[in-house]
Amino acid sequence: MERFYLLVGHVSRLELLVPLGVKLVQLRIKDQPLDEVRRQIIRARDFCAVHKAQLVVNDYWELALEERCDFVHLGQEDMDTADFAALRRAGVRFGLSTHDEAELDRALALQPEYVALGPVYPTLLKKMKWGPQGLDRVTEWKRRVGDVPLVAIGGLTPERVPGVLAAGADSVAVVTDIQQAPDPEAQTRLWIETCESAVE
Ligand SMILES: Cc1ncc(COP(=O)(O)OP(=O)(O)O)c(N)n1
Ligand SMILES: Cc1nc(C(=O)O)sc1CCOP(=O)(O)O
Ligand SMILES: [Mg+2]
Repeated sequence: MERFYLLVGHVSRLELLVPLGVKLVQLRIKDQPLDEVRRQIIRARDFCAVHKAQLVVNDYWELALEERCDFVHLGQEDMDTADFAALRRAGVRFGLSTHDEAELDRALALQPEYVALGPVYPTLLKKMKWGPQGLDRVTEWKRRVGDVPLVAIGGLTPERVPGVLAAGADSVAVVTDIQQAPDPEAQTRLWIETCESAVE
């Protein structure tokens, strides 16, 4: 699995950053009308195809199916309504969020493409009912998931990446550190270099 996993909130951000060498990118749109979400998904799908990047559609699994996208990310609440049989029939792969043991059991039973654990560090992005999981928890999760790729998310920065990978994560996901950076392009390059040079 790709080590660097970028999450963006708008397709224009994806179009700015993917050409820098991002190979795994999630379109995580919140609070937009459905037709606007669909427009952005189509744009992101076509752009990622040209740049040979893997697009992951967050939350909107029905739109992903309708627009022939091949990868979605679902949280535990998203999983309540998702039609996994339909996703499987269409060959749409899915990654799943987990925060505790019960959620991990539920996720693994669905044979996801990856399992995400978060928040590893405190996150500014959204209010969460879980405190920071910490690096020992990353190691424990990797032991539990075995060969299923583990994505670490929450409060990550380039400085924290080597420790998170050493703890057992296969991939590191980021929103704020790049979204809020004074120079998002330079910060994306730094993430790419850091992920390429980090030793597991
Ligand atoms: C890689 C990755 N991990 C976790 C999440 C969070 O998903 P979810 O809990 O459904 O929360 P929202 O992102 O939908 O607010 C994610 N999107 N990606
Ligand atoms: C969207 C999201 N999901 C999380 C989880 O734990 O499931 S943590 C998180 C926020 C990640 O963003 P940042 O890099 O800004 O902290
Ligand atoms: Mg979600």
